[in-house]
This record gives sequence, C-alpha cells and structure tokens, in this order.
Amino acid sequence: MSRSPSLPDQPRLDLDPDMSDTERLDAIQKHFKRIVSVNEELQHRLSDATERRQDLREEVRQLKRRNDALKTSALYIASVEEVSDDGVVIKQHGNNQEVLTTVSPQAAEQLEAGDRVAINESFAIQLILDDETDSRAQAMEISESPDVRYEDIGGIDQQIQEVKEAVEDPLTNPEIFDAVGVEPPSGVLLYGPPGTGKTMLAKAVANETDATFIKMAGSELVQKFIGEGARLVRDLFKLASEREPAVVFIDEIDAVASRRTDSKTSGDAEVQRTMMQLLSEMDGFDDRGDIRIIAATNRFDMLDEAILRPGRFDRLIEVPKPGAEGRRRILEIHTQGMNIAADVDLDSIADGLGEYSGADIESLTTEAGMFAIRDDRTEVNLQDFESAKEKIERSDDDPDGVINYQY
Ligand SMILES: Nc1ncnc2c1ncn2[C@@H]1O[C@H](COP(=O)(O)OP(=O)(O)OP(=O)(O)O)[C@@H](O)[C@H]1O
Repeated sequence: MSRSPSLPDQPRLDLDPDMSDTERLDAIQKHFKRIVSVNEELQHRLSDATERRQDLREEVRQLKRRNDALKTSALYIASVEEVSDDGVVIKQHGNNQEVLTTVSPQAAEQLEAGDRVAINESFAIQLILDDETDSRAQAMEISESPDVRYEDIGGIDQQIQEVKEAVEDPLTNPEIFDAVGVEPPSGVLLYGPPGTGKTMLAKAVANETDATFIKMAGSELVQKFIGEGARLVRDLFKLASEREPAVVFIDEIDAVASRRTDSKTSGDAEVQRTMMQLLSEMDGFDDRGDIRIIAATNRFDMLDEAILRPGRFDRLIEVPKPGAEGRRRILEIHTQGMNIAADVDLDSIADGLGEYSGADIESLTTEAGMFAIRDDRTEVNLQDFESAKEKIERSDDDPDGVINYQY
C-alpha cells in the first residue's frame, strides 16, 4: 500500500515592521490565498480518505464474513499419536487415517500424545480440545446427587431390595462382605421392557449412597461418538475413579454388547472394540474401590454371553412391567402433586391399564392434566383420565408405540 503524501505545510504570515501599508496588504492577501488553497487541498484529501475508509470498512466486513464462515465450517476430530521433530502424527477419528502434519514449534510444545485436536481438511491442527469441548463431557451425564428416591419408584419393591443388596451394601457396608468372605457382585444388569424404572433405580441407589451418578448410553457410543467408543469407555471408568464413590450406569448396553454377527463391516469392528474395552475395564475392576456398575437393557436376548460371565455383569435383575398393585402405586406417585377430583378412583384406573409401563402411566397422568388445562379447569377428573387413555391407546397403532411393546 502506497503511503499518502505528507500534509501541506501550514502557511505562515511574515510581516515586517518596516513594510509599507501596501506591502502589508499585499502580504496578507497572498497569505489568504495560500490558506484557501491549503484548505482546498485538505478538503480534497479528506474526501479521498473518507472514500478509502468506506472501502476499507467494506473489506473488513467481507473478511469478517469469511472468517466467521471458516470458524463455523466443520472440523474433523483426531488424536495426537506422536510429537516429534519431524512433525505431529495424528490419527483421524472415524477412518483411523494416520497423517504427519507440521505445526509451529510453540504449538508443538503444547501438544502431547493422547491429546484430541480438531483438524481442517488439509489436516492442519486448528484447535486443541480441552475437557469442556471434549465429547467425554457430552457423552456422560454426571450428577452429584440425582433427585430420585426409592419411594419415587412404584411396583418393583423386590427389585429395589435386590439392587440395595448388590449395589448399596457393598458401598455402605463393605465390611459385611469381608466378614463373610464373599466378593460383592461386580456388575448388576437390569433387564426388562422400556420405561419400567431401570434408570430410576440406578439414580436412586446413587442418591441413597451419596455416590456420584455417571450415565453413559450405549446407543450414543455407537451412533453419535463414532470412533471414540473405546476411549469413552476408558474415560468413563477413569472419571468414576476420580469421583468415587460412584455409580456407573450404562444404559442400552446391548448397543455395544450384542452377540457377534458374521459381518465384518468396520462399524461392527468398532462396536467390538468398544465392548472389549468395557470387558477389560470390568476385569480390572477389583482394585477400583468404591465404584459400582449397573447396566440396563431392553434386549436381554441379544446380549453377548461374554458380558455376563462371573466378575462382569454377574447379578441379573429383571425389571418387569408392573402388576395391578404396582400400577396403582405408580399412579399414586405421579398424581401426588396433582389436583385430583373426588370422582377419580385410582384403583379402578390402575385395573384398566393392563400393559402400561411406569413411563406410560406417567404419560397418562400428564395427558389427563393437559385435558383439564385445555378445558380451563384446575381439577383433573375421571373423564380426563379416560380421554388421556383413549389418546395414548390411539397412538398405539404406531408399531413403535410404547404400550404395544412386545417383550
Ligand atoms: N416403577 C416406576 N415408578 C414410578 N415411575 C416410573 C416407574 N417406571 C418408570 N417411571 C416413569 O417413567 C420415566 C422413565 O423411566 P426410566 O427411565 O427409569 O425407565 P427405563 O426402564 O430406564 O426405560 P428405558 O429402558 O427406556 O431406558 C421415569 O422418569 C418415571 O417418571
């Protein structure tokens, strides 16, 4: 860019005391002309500068737009394998492609093997991911004290008792196991239809034992965090050991622990790797202290037997749909805070909810409340429950409908 010429000098008026009046007038007139011409020159420059400023502003706007577009464009995730004088070896997640990429010496100093980075299409490292942006934080639900208590769970008292023995006692009373000389169960597997309270059970036991609740969903490991399953499983157990006492809850474990299929697609290989990592974490579990593991599945029939061997998920607890008495209790739990009319008889409603799970019953009560609201009433009456039931069962035609679920 060429530098603009320097500004014109400030005209000076030099008046000599010996000057005649004519000479003086002449000097003043010349000075006035110079001032006028400098003024014109400055005006000129000013309008040039204004024009240039507008151009530059436009340029800045365009650059900003391009910068924003670059910043929001998708980046790939990779792990640093090695940092050497020749550059940084990174492995892209998903396709496992290994690439040697160069970085500035300052950036190289901040990197170490195992770090996760975001790379662009040319494999240049754009970002070093910290724990906050890390999928570890996204993949796990962590709660210091989940707000579920055993009293909030209806119809599965026997299962609550079994979970207490298998999970709560080893955390709160480990000396009993030492005294008797038996190992507490390693992992507890809750199995049964969807919406029967499996997640609630795991949360309640964490709450009652003041343990950190850490949940990971098997389906997300294989659908959302492709290529990261094994690492996330490792992180899950590492996090649990940092936060013990902890209850680790692996929901939909069938997604990562189904029986092996014959197909050799890379997706399957990856699911296998995730499962192997899970098995090896479970096997190294003895020295893990105050960590209890609970898994849940709706597809017990699909599970790989390897996961059920002694030392792994060796305590199986079936969580079925509730019977009439259970449904009554769940209805009571979910209508506790509701303004219920005198004509509502929970027993007879519960009797008519044959195949309903706990989650279905919760939806029924919410729907009934919605009918009352639509009708501008603050009290929920029997008709609202009947309308809600009709509505829920109509959507039952949907093959994925909750009520129709065949287990
Ligand atoms: N036994 C129960 N008692 C009271 N509420 C229940 C019960 N079972 C389910 N619910 C209600 O349904 C919701 C979902 O239940 P939960 O997530 O525990 O089911 P789940 O068995 O883990 O289901 P999924 O297999 O679909 O994950 C709960 O938040 C709760 O409101």
